[in-house]
Amino acid sequence: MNVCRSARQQVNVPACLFAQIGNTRSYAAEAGSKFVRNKPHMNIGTIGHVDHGKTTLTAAITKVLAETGGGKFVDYSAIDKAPEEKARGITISTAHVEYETTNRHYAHVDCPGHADYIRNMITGAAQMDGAIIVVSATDGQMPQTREHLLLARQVGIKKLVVFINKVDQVDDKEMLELVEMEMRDLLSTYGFEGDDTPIVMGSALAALDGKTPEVGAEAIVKLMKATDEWLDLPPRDLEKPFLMPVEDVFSIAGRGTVVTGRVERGKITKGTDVELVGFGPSIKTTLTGVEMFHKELGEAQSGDNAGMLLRGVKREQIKRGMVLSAPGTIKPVKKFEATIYVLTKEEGGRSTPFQNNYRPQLFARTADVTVSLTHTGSDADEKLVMPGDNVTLIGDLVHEVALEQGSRFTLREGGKTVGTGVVSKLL
Ligand SMILES: Nc1nc2c(ncn2[C@@H]2O[C@H](COP(=O)(O)OP(=O)(O)OP(=O)(O)O)[C@@H](O)[C@H]2O)c(=O)[nH]1
Ligand SMILES: [Mg+2]
Repeated sequence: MNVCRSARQQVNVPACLFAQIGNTRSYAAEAGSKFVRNKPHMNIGTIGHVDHGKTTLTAAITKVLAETGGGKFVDYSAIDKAPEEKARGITISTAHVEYETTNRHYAHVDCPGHADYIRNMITGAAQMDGAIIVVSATDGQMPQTREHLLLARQVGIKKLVVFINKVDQVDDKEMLELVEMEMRDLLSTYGFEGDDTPIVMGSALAALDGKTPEVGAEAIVKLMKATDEWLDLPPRDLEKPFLMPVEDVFSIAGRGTVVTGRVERGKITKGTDVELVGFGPSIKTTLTGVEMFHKELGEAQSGDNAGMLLRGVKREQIKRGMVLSAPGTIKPVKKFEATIYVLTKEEGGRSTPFQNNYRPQLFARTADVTVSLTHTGSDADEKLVMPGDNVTLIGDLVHEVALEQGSRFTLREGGKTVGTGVVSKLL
Protein backbone atom coordinates (compact mmCIF):
# COMPACT_ATOMS: atom_id res chain seq x y z
CA MET A 1 0.00 0.00 0.00
CA ASN A 2 1.04 3.50 -0.61
CA VAL A 3 1.37 4.91 2.87
CA CYS A 4 2.75 8.26 1.74
CA ARG A 5 -0.24 8.83 -0.45
CA SER A 6 -2.81 8.46 2.28
CA ALA A 7 -0.74 10.65 4.55
CA ARG A 8 -0.60 13.28 1.85
CA GLN A 9 -4.32 13.29 1.42
CA GLN A 10 -4.84 14.12 5.06
CA VAL A 11 -2.57 17.13 4.98
CA ASN A 12 -4.02 20.39 3.85
CA VAL A 13 -1.06 22.11 2.22
CA PRO A 14 -1.18 25.89 2.54
CA ALA A 15 -0.92 27.74 -0.75
CA CYS A 16 2.40 29.38 0.16
CA LEU A 17 4.04 25.97 0.35
CA PHE A 18 3.26 25.35 -3.30
CA ALA A 19 5.69 28.07 -4.20
CA GLN A 20 8.30 26.76 -1.82
CA ILE A 21 8.25 23.31 -3.25
CA GLY A 22 8.85 24.79 -6.64
CA ASN A 23 5.58 24.01 -8.34
CA THR A 24 6.42 25.49 -11.72
CA ARG A 25 3.04 27.11 -12.17
CA SER A 26 3.37 29.23 -9.08
CA TYR A 27 7.10 29.58 -9.26
CA ALA A 28 7.12 32.97 -10.92
CA ALA A 29 5.08 34.37 -8.03
CA GLU A 30 7.76 33.54 -5.49
CA ALA A 31 8.82 36.74 -3.77
CA GLY A 32 11.99 38.37 -5.00
CA SER A 33 12.93 35.62 -7.42
CA LYS A 34 13.19 35.84 -11.16
CA PHE A 35 13.54 33.08 -13.67
CA VAL A 36 16.80 33.44 -15.54
CA ARG A 37 16.85 31.69 -18.88
CA ASN A 38 20.52 30.99 -19.39
CA LYS A 39 20.49 27.24 -20.05
CA PRO A 40 18.43 24.90 -22.19
CA HIS A 41 15.34 23.70 -20.35
CA MET A 42 14.09 20.14 -20.20
CA ASN A 43 11.08 18.47 -18.59
CA ILE A 44 11.80 15.15 -16.96
CA GLY A 45 10.41 12.99 -14.18
CA THR A 46 10.83 9.92 -12.07
CA ILE A 47 8.78 6.87 -13.00
CA GLY A 48 8.77 3.29 -11.73
CA HIS A 49 7.12 0.76 -9.45
CA VAL A 50 5.51 1.76 -6.17
CA ASP A 51 7.98 2.18 -3.29
CA HIS A 52 11.08 1.76 -5.44
CA GLY A 53 12.27 5.19 -4.32
CA LYS A 54 11.07 7.78 -6.87
CA THR A 55 10.31 10.48 -4.32
CA THR A 56 13.45 9.79 -2.26
CA LEU A 57 15.50 10.07 -5.45
CA THR A 58 13.79 13.33 -6.42
CA ALA A 59 14.64 14.80 -3.01
CA ALA A 60 18.18 13.41 -3.21
CA ILE A 61 18.80 15.02 -6.62
CA THR A 62 17.71 18.43 -5.32
CA LYS A 63 19.93 17.96 -2.27
CA VAL A 64 23.07 16.97 -4.13
CA LEU A 65 22.61 19.67 -6.78
CA ALA A 66 21.79 22.31 -4.17
CA GLU A 67 25.22 21.70 -2.68
CA THR A 68 26.81 22.75 -5.97
CA GLY A 69 24.46 25.72 -6.36
CA GLY A 70 22.08 24.00 -8.78
CA GLY A 71 18.86 24.95 -7.08
CA LYS A 72 17.15 24.59 -3.77
CA PHE A 73 16.89 21.44 -1.65
CA VAL A 74 13.31 20.15 -1.54
CA ASP A 75 12.75 17.59 1.17
CA TYR A 76 10.84 14.35 0.83
CA SER A 77 7.73 15.48 2.68
CA ALA A 78 7.34 18.61 0.54
CA ILE A 79 7.48 16.54 -2.65
CA ASP A 80 5.14 13.88 -1.41
CA LYS A 81 2.59 16.51 -0.37
CA ALA A 82 2.04 17.37 -4.01
CA PRO A 83 -0.76 19.83 -4.57
CA GLU A 84 -3.77 18.57 -6.45
CA GLU A 85 -4.17 20.24 -9.78
CA LYS A 86 -7.16 20.44 -12.02
CA ALA A 87 -6.38 19.61 -15.59
CA ARG A 88 -9.34 19.32 -17.95
CA GLY A 89 -11.59 18.35 -15.09
CA ILE A 90 -9.21 15.66 -13.93
CA THR A 91 -7.62 15.93 -10.52
CA ILE A 92 -3.98 15.07 -10.74
CA SER A 93 -1.39 15.15 -8.01
CA THR A 94 2.07 16.03 -9.13
CA ALA A 95 5.01 17.72 -7.54
CA HIS A 96 7.08 19.87 -9.86
CA VAL A 97 10.55 20.58 -8.57
CA GLU A 98 13.28 22.36 -10.42
CA TYR A 99 17.04 22.11 -10.36
CA GLU A 100 19.98 22.71 -12.63
CA THR A 101 23.16 21.00 -13.66
CA THR A 102 26.03 22.94 -15.21
CA ASN A 103 24.49 22.36 -18.63
CA ARG A 104 20.73 22.38 -18.20
CA HIS A 105 17.76 23.60 -16.27
CA TYR A 106 15.31 20.84 -15.39
CA ALA A 107 11.70 20.76 -14.30
CA HIS A 108 11.10 17.41 -12.65
CA VAL A 109 7.76 15.71 -12.03
CA ASP A 110 7.14 13.17 -9.32
CA CYS A 111 3.70 11.67 -8.75
CA PRO A 112 2.44 10.22 -5.51
CA GLY A 113 0.94 7.02 -6.85
CA HIS A 114 0.49 4.73 -9.80
CA ALA A 115 -2.93 6.08 -10.84
CA ASP A 116 -1.54 9.61 -10.90
CA TYR A 117 1.28 8.58 -13.23
CA ILE A 118 -1.18 7.02 -15.61
CA ARG A 119 -3.48 10.04 -15.71
CA ASN A 120 -0.64 12.50 -15.72
CA MET A 121 1.16 10.87 -18.62
CA ILE A 122 -1.94 10.32 -20.74
CA THR A 123 -3.39 13.79 -20.26
CA GLY A 124 -0.02 15.47 -20.59
CA ALA A 125 -0.75 17.48 -17.46
CA ALA A 126 2.97 17.48 -16.90
CA GLN A 127 4.77 16.58 -20.05
CA MET A 128 8.08 14.74 -19.89
CA ASP A 129 10.69 14.97 -22.64
CA GLY A 130 12.64 12.18 -20.96
CA ALA A 131 12.52 10.26 -17.69
CA ILE A 132 14.46 8.52 -14.97
CA ILE A 133 13.07 5.05 -14.34
CA VAL A 134 13.75 3.91 -10.79
CA VAL A 135 14.00 0.21 -10.05
CA SER A 136 14.78 -1.25 -6.65
CA ALA A 137 17.73 -3.63 -6.51
CA THR A 138 15.86 -5.68 -3.92
CA ASP A 139 12.85 -6.41 -6.15
CA GLY A 140 14.12 -5.93 -9.67
CA GLN A 141 11.58 -5.04 -12.31
CA MET A 142 7.94 -5.21 -11.22
CA PRO A 143 4.56 -4.80 -12.95
CA GLN A 144 4.51 -0.99 -12.74
CA THR A 145 8.10 -0.81 -13.99
CA ARG A 146 6.82 -2.42 -17.16
CA GLU A 147 3.60 -0.44 -17.28
CA HIS A 148 5.39 2.90 -16.93
CA LEU A 149 7.89 1.92 -19.63
CA LEU A 150 5.08 1.06 -22.01
CA LEU A 151 3.28 4.28 -21.21
CA ALA A 152 6.46 6.32 -21.60
CA ARG A 153 6.87 4.82 -25.05
CA GLN A 154 3.26 5.51 -25.96
CA VAL A 155 3.34 9.16 -24.97
CA GLY A 156 6.43 9.68 -27.10
CA ILE A 157 9.31 9.61 -24.61
CA LYS A 158 12.26 8.36 -26.64
CA LYS A 159 15.03 7.98 -24.10
CA LEU A 160 15.29 7.08 -20.44
CA VAL A 161 18.02 6.66 -17.89
CA VAL A 162 17.80 3.92 -15.28
CA PHE A 163 18.54 4.28 -11.59
CA ILE A 164 18.93 0.98 -9.76
CA ASN A 165 18.13 2.07 -6.24
CA LYS A 166 18.54 0.59 -2.75
CA VAL A 167 21.90 -1.02 -3.55
CA ASP A 168 22.71 -0.56 0.16
CA GLN A 169 20.39 -3.50 0.80
CA VAL A 170 21.98 -5.89 -1.65
CA ASP A 171 25.42 -7.41 -1.01
CA ASP A 172 25.39 -9.87 -3.86
CA LYS A 173 27.08 -8.31 -6.89
CA GLU A 174 25.65 -10.89 -9.24
CA MET A 175 22.17 -9.95 -8.16
CA LEU A 176 22.83 -6.34 -9.18
CA GLU A 177 24.18 -7.45 -12.53
CA LEU A 178 21.07 -9.53 -13.07
CA VAL A 179 18.79 -6.56 -12.36
CA GLU A 180 20.80 -4.50 -14.83
CA MET A 181 20.68 -7.18 -17.54
CA GLU A 182 16.97 -7.67 -17.13
CA MET A 183 16.39 -3.91 -17.33
CA ARG A 184 18.32 -3.73 -20.60
CA ASP A 185 16.18 -6.54 -22.03
CA LEU A 186 13.01 -4.86 -20.87
CA LEU A 187 14.02 -1.51 -22.37
CA SER A 188 14.64 -3.18 -25.72
CA THR A 189 11.32 -5.01 -25.51
CA TYR A 190 9.54 -1.67 -25.23
CA GLY A 191 11.45 -0.08 -28.08
CA PHE A 192 14.12 1.81 -26.14
CA GLU A 193 17.85 1.49 -26.78
CA GLY A 194 18.45 -1.16 -24.15
CA ASP A 195 22.13 -1.77 -24.88
CA ASP A 196 23.19 1.87 -24.75
CA THR A 197 20.89 3.29 -22.07
CA PRO A 198 22.93 4.47 -19.08
CA ILE A 199 22.22 2.50 -15.91
CA VAL A 200 23.42 4.00 -12.65
CA MET A 201 23.42 2.08 -9.36
CA GLY A 202 23.10 3.75 -6.01
CA SER A 203 21.09 4.56 -2.96
CA ALA A 204 18.78 7.55 -3.01
CA LEU A 205 18.35 7.28 0.75
CA ALA A 206 22.10 7.34 1.40
CA ALA A 207 22.38 10.44 -0.79
CA LEU A 208 19.50 12.10 1.03
CA ASP A 209 20.95 11.24 4.42
CA GLY A 210 24.46 12.27 3.38
CA LYS A 211 25.88 8.81 4.07
CA THR A 212 28.20 6.45 2.16
CA PRO A 213 29.00 8.84 -0.70
CA GLU A 214 30.14 6.03 -3.08
CA VAL A 215 26.54 4.85 -3.41
CA GLY A 216 24.97 8.12 -2.27
CA ALA A 217 25.99 11.56 -3.52
CA GLU A 218 28.46 10.21 -6.08
CA ALA A 219 25.79 8.04 -7.66
CA ILE A 220 23.51 11.07 -7.97
CA VAL A 221 26.29 13.01 -9.69
CA LYS A 222 26.74 10.08 -12.10
CA LEU A 223 23.00 9.90 -12.69
CA MET A 224 22.74 13.59 -13.54
CA LYS A 225 25.74 13.35 -15.83
CA ALA A 226 24.02 10.48 -17.65
CA THR A 227 20.80 12.49 -17.79
CA ASP A 228 22.58 15.50 -19.28
CA GLU A 229 24.43 13.42 -21.84
CA TRP A 230 21.90 10.77 -22.85
CA LEU A 231 18.51 12.50 -22.81
CA ASP A 232 18.08 14.65 -25.90
CA LEU A 233 16.77 18.16 -25.59
CA PRO A 234 13.44 18.47 -27.38
CA PRO A 235 13.51 20.75 -30.40
CA ARG A 236 12.25 24.19 -29.44
CA ASP A 237 8.85 25.04 -30.87
CA LEU A 238 10.41 27.46 -33.32
CA GLU A 239 12.68 24.77 -34.75
CA LYS A 240 9.83 22.34 -35.39
CA PRO A 241 8.13 22.17 -38.78
CA PHE A 242 5.45 24.84 -39.19
CA LEU A 243 1.90 23.94 -38.16
CA MET A 244 -1.21 26.04 -37.61
CA PRO A 245 -4.61 24.51 -36.84
CA VAL A 246 -7.31 26.22 -38.91
CA GLU A 247 -9.85 27.99 -36.77
CA ASP A 248 -11.69 30.04 -39.35
CA VAL A 249 -11.83 30.73 -43.09
CA PHE A 250 -12.66 33.96 -44.88
CA SER A 251 -12.99 35.00 -48.45
CA ILE A 252 -11.66 38.47 -49.15
CA ALA A 253 -12.82 40.06 -52.40
CA GLY A 254 -9.94 40.79 -54.73
CA ARG A 255 -7.39 39.03 -52.57
CA GLY A 256 -8.44 35.43 -52.07
CA THR A 257 -8.90 33.07 -49.17
CA VAL A 258 -7.56 33.65 -45.68
CA VAL A 259 -7.33 31.05 -42.91
CA THR A 260 -6.84 32.14 -39.32
CA GLY A 261 -5.50 30.36 -36.28
CA ARG A 262 -2.78 30.25 -33.67
CA VAL A 263 0.58 29.00 -34.89
CA GLU A 264 1.28 25.84 -32.86
CA ARG A 265 4.89 25.36 -33.83
CA GLY A 266 7.61 26.55 -36.18
CA LYS A 267 7.69 29.79 -38.12
CA ILE A 268 6.75 30.85 -41.62
CA THR A 269 7.16 33.69 -44.11
CA LYS A 270 5.22 34.89 -47.16
CA GLY A 271 6.00 32.99 -50.35
CA THR A 272 6.47 29.61 -48.65
CA ASP A 273 4.80 26.40 -49.87
CA VAL A 274 2.33 24.89 -47.43
CA GLU A 275 -0.25 22.14 -47.26
CA LEU A 276 -3.79 21.96 -45.88
CA VAL A 277 -4.19 18.57 -44.19
CA GLY A 278 -7.31 16.76 -43.01
CA PHE A 279 -10.85 15.98 -44.25
CA GLY A 280 -9.78 14.40 -47.54
CA PRO A 281 -6.70 14.60 -49.73
CA SER A 282 -4.19 17.27 -48.70
CA ILE A 283 -4.25 20.54 -50.66
CA LYS A 284 -0.95 22.06 -51.73
CA THR A 285 -0.75 25.84 -51.90
CA THR A 286 1.51 28.84 -51.37
CA LEU A 287 1.31 31.56 -48.74
CA THR A 288 0.82 34.86 -50.48
CA GLY A 289 0.48 36.86 -47.29
CA VAL A 290 0.94 36.60 -43.54
CA GLU A 291 -1.06 38.99 -41.39
CA MET A 292 -1.63 39.71 -37.75
CA PHE A 293 -4.46 42.02 -36.69
CA HIS A 294 -4.92 42.93 -40.36
CA LYS A 295 -1.36 44.15 -40.63
CA GLU A 296 1.24 42.59 -42.86
CA LEU A 297 3.68 40.43 -40.90
CA GLY A 298 7.14 39.47 -42.10
CA GLU A 299 7.13 36.17 -40.28
CA ALA A 300 4.59 34.31 -38.14
CA GLN A 301 5.95 32.27 -35.24
CA SER A 302 4.77 29.69 -32.78
CA GLY A 303 2.26 31.40 -30.49
CA ASP A 304 1.14 34.09 -32.96
CA ASN A 305 -2.50 34.52 -33.91
CA ALA A 306 -2.21 34.94 -37.63
CA GLY A 307 -4.17 35.16 -40.85
CA MET A 308 -2.68 33.35 -43.83
CA LEU A 309 -3.56 34.33 -47.36
CA LEU A 310 -3.55 31.30 -49.65
CA ARG A 311 -3.05 31.12 -53.40
CA GLY A 312 -5.65 29.46 -55.59
CA VAL A 313 -7.71 27.76 -52.87
CA LYS A 314 -11.44 28.32 -52.59
CA ARG A 315 -13.11 28.98 -49.29
CA GLU A 316 -15.39 25.92 -49.78
CA GLN A 317 -12.33 23.64 -49.92
CA ILE A 318 -11.26 24.56 -46.41
CA LYS A 319 -12.75 23.41 -43.12
CA ARG A 320 -12.10 24.31 -39.54
CA GLY A 321 -10.11 21.39 -38.07
CA MET A 322 -7.69 21.14 -40.96
CA VAL A 323 -4.10 22.13 -40.27
CA LEU A 324 -1.90 24.37 -42.37
CA SER A 325 1.55 22.81 -42.30
CA ALA A 326 4.96 22.56 -43.87
CA PRO A 327 4.53 20.09 -46.79
CA GLY A 328 4.97 16.41 -45.91
CA THR A 329 5.34 16.92 -42.16
CA ILE A 330 1.98 15.57 -41.02
CA LYS A 331 -0.49 13.15 -42.59
CA PRO A 332 -4.26 12.82 -42.60
CA VAL A 333 -5.15 9.83 -40.45
CA LYS A 334 -8.28 7.74 -40.25
CA LYS A 335 -7.26 4.83 -38.06
CA PHE A 336 -4.95 4.84 -35.08
CA GLU A 337 -4.17 3.16 -31.78
CA ALA A 338 -4.50 5.25 -28.63
CA THR A 339 -4.02 5.10 -24.90
CA ILE A 340 -7.12 6.54 -23.30
CA TYR A 341 -8.05 7.52 -19.76
CA VAL A 342 -11.79 7.39 -19.11
CA LEU A 343 -12.97 10.02 -16.66
CA THR A 344 -14.90 8.98 -13.58
CA LYS A 345 -18.29 10.40 -12.67
CA GLU A 346 -16.61 12.58 -10.03
CA GLU A 347 -14.33 14.00 -12.73
CA GLY A 348 -17.36 14.95 -14.80
CA GLY A 349 -17.33 11.81 -16.93
CA ARG A 350 -19.71 8.92 -17.46
CA SER A 351 -21.28 7.01 -14.62
CA THR A 352 -21.64 3.84 -16.67
CA PRO A 353 -19.19 1.73 -18.68
CA PHE A 354 -19.11 1.76 -22.49
CA GLN A 355 -19.02 -1.12 -24.92
CA ASN A 356 -17.03 -1.99 -27.99
CA ASN A 357 -17.68 0.37 -30.90
CA TYR A 358 -18.49 3.33 -28.67
CA ARG A 359 -18.83 6.50 -30.78
CA PRO A 360 -18.05 9.78 -29.00
CA GLN A 361 -16.79 13.02 -30.58
CA LEU A 362 -13.01 13.34 -30.77
CA PHE A 363 -11.50 16.80 -30.34
CA ALA A 364 -7.92 17.26 -31.51
CA ARG A 365 -6.60 20.78 -32.03
CA THR A 366 -9.51 22.55 -33.77
CA ALA A 367 -10.98 19.36 -35.27
CA ASP A 368 -14.17 17.78 -33.98
CA VAL A 369 -14.96 14.40 -35.54
CA THR A 370 -16.94 11.30 -34.60
CA VAL A 371 -14.73 8.34 -33.76
CA SER A 372 -15.58 4.71 -33.18
CA LEU A 373 -13.52 3.04 -30.49
CA THR A 374 -12.91 -0.68 -30.60
CA HIS A 375 -10.94 -3.33 -28.80
CA THR A 376 -8.84 -5.85 -30.64
CA GLY A 377 -9.16 -9.61 -30.26
CA SER A 378 -11.94 -12.14 -30.58
CA ASP A 379 -13.57 -11.20 -27.27
CA ALA A 380 -13.74 -7.48 -28.17
CA ASP A 381 -17.54 -7.43 -28.10
CA GLU A 382 -17.68 -8.66 -24.53
CA LYS A 383 -15.26 -6.07 -23.18
CA LEU A 384 -16.53 -3.12 -21.15
CA VAL A 385 -14.58 0.01 -20.35
CA MET A 386 -15.31 1.44 -16.91
CA PRO A 387 -15.03 5.07 -15.81
CA GLY A 388 -11.56 5.42 -14.26
CA ASP A 389 -9.98 2.84 -16.59
CA ASN A 390 -7.00 3.42 -18.78
CA VAL A 391 -7.18 1.39 -21.96
CA THR A 392 -5.57 0.92 -25.33
CA LEU A 393 -8.18 1.11 -28.11
CA ILE A 394 -8.33 1.43 -31.87
CA GLY A 395 -9.91 4.64 -33.11
CA ASP A 396 -11.60 4.90 -36.50
CA LEU A 397 -12.51 8.44 -37.53
CA VAL A 398 -15.45 9.37 -39.73
CA HIS A 399 -13.20 11.93 -41.50
CA GLU A 400 -9.43 11.98 -41.78
CA VAL A 401 -7.68 14.33 -39.38
CA ALA A 402 -4.04 15.46 -39.16
CA LEU A 403 -2.63 13.39 -36.30
CA GLU A 404 0.75 12.04 -35.32
CA GLN A 405 2.20 9.77 -32.66
CA GLY A 406 1.90 11.70 -29.42
CA SER A 407 -1.09 13.82 -30.53
CA ARG A 408 -3.45 14.42 -27.63
CA PHE A 409 -7.21 14.53 -27.84
CA THR A 410 -10.30 14.61 -25.70
CA LEU A 411 -13.45 12.58 -26.09
CA ARG A 412 -16.82 14.19 -25.52
CA GLU A 413 -20.36 13.01 -25.50
CA GLY A 414 -23.55 14.97 -24.83
CA GLY A 415 -21.62 18.11 -23.91
CA LYS A 416 -19.29 16.57 -21.38
CA THR A 417 -15.74 15.32 -21.50
CA VAL A 418 -15.71 11.58 -21.04
CA GLY A 419 -12.09 10.77 -21.75
CA THR A 420 -8.69 11.98 -22.75
CA GLY A 421 -6.06 10.20 -24.78
CA VAL A 422 -2.85 10.18 -26.71
CA VAL A 423 -2.19 8.62 -30.11
CA SER A 424 0.31 5.80 -29.68
CA LYS A 425 0.42 4.48 -33.25
CA LEU A 426 -0.90 5.40 -36.69
CA LEU A 427 -2.49 2.46 -38.50
N1 LIG B 1 17.35 1.08 2.09
C1 LIG B 1 16.95 1.99 1.24
N2 LIG B 1 15.68 2.42 1.29
C2 LIG B 1 15.29 3.35 0.40
C3 LIG B 1 16.16 3.87 -0.57
N3 LIG B 1 15.49 4.76 -1.32
C4 LIG B 1 14.24 4.81 -0.82
N4 LIG B 1 14.10 3.96 0.23
C5 LIG B 1 12.92 3.72 1.05
O1 LIG B 1 11.91 3.11 0.26
C6 LIG B 1 10.64 3.55 0.66
C7 LIG B 1 9.89 4.08 -0.54
O2 LIG B 1 10.54 5.23 -1.02
P1 LIG B 1 9.77 6.36 -1.83
O3 LIG B 1 10.78 7.34 -2.27
O4 LIG B 1 8.61 6.87 -1.08
O5 LIG B 1 9.28 5.50 -3.05
P2 LIG B 1 8.31 5.94 -4.25
O6 LIG B 1 8.77 5.19 -5.43
O7 LIG B 1 8.24 7.42 -4.31
O8 LIG B 1 6.94 5.36 -3.73
P3 LIG B 1 5.45 5.71 -4.26
O9 LIG B 1 5.42 7.17 -4.57
O10 LIG B 1 4.60 5.35 -3.11
O11 LIG B 1 5.24 4.85 -5.46
C8 LIG B 1 10.85 4.59 1.73
O12 LIG B 1 10.69 3.99 2.98
C9 LIG B 1 12.28 5.02 1.51
O13 LIG B 1 12.91 5.50 2.69
C10 LIG B 1 17.51 3.38 -0.60
O14 LIG B 1 18.34 3.77 -1.41
N5 LIG B 1 17.82 2.44 0.32
MG1 LIG C 1 6.60 8.68 -4.28
